Amino acid sequence: MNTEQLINRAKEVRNRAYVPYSKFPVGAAILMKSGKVYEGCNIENAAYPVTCCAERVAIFKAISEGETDFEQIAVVADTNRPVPPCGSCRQVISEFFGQDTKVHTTNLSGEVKTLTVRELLPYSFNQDDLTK
Ligand SMILES: O=c1ccn([C@H]2C[C@H](O)[C@@H](CO)O2)c(=O)[nH]1
Ligand SMILES: [Zn+2]
Repeated sequence: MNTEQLINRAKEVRNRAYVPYSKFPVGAAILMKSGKVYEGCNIENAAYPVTCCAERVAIFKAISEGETDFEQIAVVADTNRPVPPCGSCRQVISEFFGQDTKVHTTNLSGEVKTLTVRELLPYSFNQDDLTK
């Protein structure tokens, strides 16, 4: 599975987004070190803040299956620039992914901007900050 194929998986799952409110479907696909792929789409709610982003759906699916070795993630939406993950997703990505792991942000025009987790969320609050 190469990056292009992973992006295509993200595009496919984007079609299953539940977005009656924003009408802004997003897809995410994660390649695990095991070779397995987890996909996620955004799932909205009439109580707007209950919404879960595509990235977090994919991450939580992997974690709930006992998979923790994340290799890379691709995210896609129909945006003018490669879609930037929101702050909450950056924090969750930073919790579970290695700091050098690649995050491919993309759009339907085919633009790809690849960042490391560190670049996506510098100076992040993490586990180590909880103990002095
Ligand atoms: O990276 C992103 C950015 C936004 N959204 C979702 C949340 C909401 O359903 C809609 C509009 O913000 O897009 C994602 O899933 N991922
Ligand atoms: Zn998000």
